[in-house]
Amino acid sequence: MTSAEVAVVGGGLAGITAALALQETGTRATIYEARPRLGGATHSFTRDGLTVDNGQHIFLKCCAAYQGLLGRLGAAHRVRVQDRFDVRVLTPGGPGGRLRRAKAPGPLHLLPALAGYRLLSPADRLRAVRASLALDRLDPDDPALDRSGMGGWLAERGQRRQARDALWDLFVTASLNIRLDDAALGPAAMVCQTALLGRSDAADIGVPTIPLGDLHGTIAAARIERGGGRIELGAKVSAVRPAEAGRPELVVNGSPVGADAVVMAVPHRMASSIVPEEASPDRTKWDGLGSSPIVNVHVVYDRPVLDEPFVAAVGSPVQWVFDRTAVSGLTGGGQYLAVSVSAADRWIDTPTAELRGVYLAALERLLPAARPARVTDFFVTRERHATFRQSPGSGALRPASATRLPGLFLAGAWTDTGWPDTMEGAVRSGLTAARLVRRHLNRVRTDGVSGR
Ligand SMILES: Cc1cc2nc3c(=O)[nH]c(=O)nc-3n(C[C@H](O)[C@H](O)[C@H](O)COP(=O)(O)OP(=O)(O)OC[C@H]3O[C@@H](n4cnc5c(N)ncnc54)[C@H](O)[C@@H]3O)c2cc1C
Repeated sequence: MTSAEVAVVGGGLAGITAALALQETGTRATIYEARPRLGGATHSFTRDGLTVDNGQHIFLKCCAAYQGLLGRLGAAHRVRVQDRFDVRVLTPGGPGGRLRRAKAPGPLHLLPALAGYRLLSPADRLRAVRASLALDRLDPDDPALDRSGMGGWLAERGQRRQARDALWDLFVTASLNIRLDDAALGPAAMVCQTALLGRSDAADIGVPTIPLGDLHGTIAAARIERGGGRIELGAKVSAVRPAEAGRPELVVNGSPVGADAVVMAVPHRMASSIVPEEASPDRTKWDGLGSSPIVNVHVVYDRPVLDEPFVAAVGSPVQWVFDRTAVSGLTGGGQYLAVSVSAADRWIDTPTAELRGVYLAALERLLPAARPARVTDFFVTRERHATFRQSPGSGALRPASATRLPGLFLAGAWTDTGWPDTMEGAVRSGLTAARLVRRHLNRVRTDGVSGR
């Protein structure tokens, strides 16, 4: 280890990644996390013997940086990845459809999936192929795409309501946490190009097989501490400012703490008030990124009602349903389902009793086996600030990692990672910040300067 001390503020996936990447190259890092645990937006709690995640998290096989983090944590075997993209799509009272990729090189792998997708008419399937080809020609980094909407772009390319709802919205809402009609074209195009039109296995879905609190909390903490890193929990940082000799200084629980470099890996809402104006003159604009909520509706049945690990739904308030029975530790023959509802503005303030009425009825319409089943538990988790709002214009508000204050770097899924606000984006941001910190420390060491 070098004698340099790096402070990482925020113990979500971005902060965890930055700390691990630094210590792997011999730089000591201390994580200052306001909450009593690591994991940030991914965490778990217990309720009547069940271990519950705050919200179902999935990743795609193309999320290489996130899977790299799992490897670093020695936890790559704690997730299950489909051997090929395969999603059953339910509709209320109807036969539904299935999207299953072929084992052909991309993007040909999608043709049989679309050809057999019964929720679209043959004409809509053909139009969807044409729109996919047009989408593949876009440059997601073009600033004009950040200013345009995905829904309008698809409508202009002949994508009718049914195709937008039953095909495009299914993926865009889940990956960007914003309805298709409100989503910026740039990140939506990036996700579709990478996941659906890229390598044939890119969209294969991965799901943790242990609670998030273990995967990103206790396992990550043990790994960081084993590597010589320090973790300060309950450590709230209220300011960062330049101090002597160009070293940044933090205020942690009211007391000053010096560091050779700082990675600020807190959500944009906090970063805008902690980062000083001289570091990021644009910082007040970050608040314009806003928030988009996710609601998870948790239902425990007295018997199995779903025979797949997860399904999607269209034409229903249900979007995706996951079987949480094994992960939660439920025993006794019942089944625990989590309904994950992205872009949940409509539901975030709805009372639990009302959600119970809406979602139990919706599940019964989708899952015939749920009709005679008894509900033994029902509860709701709400994440009002699950991600920033990935609407037109949001890309221009995302800052790069480097700031104007030497030694202060930004990280977090909301920064300019080229990815949506996801676990993959968070991990990428942590890797970038760690790389810039190392470069900064090398410069200080060799030149004695405190430049960025
Ligand atoms: C319900 C839900 C479902 C989601 N589903 C998916 C999914 O399926 N797939 C996917 O890829 N992504 C999903 N996401 C998004 C994903 O969780 C986030 O993009 C990612 O975890 C963000 O990581 P982060 O490290 O950037 O930020 P955070 O996880 O927000 O970490 C920031 C940390 O900073 C700490 N902090 C804040 N202020 C201070 C302070 N003043 N001092 C010290 N510490 C502070 C916070 O306590 C927090 O621990 C979901 C999010 C939610 C909420």
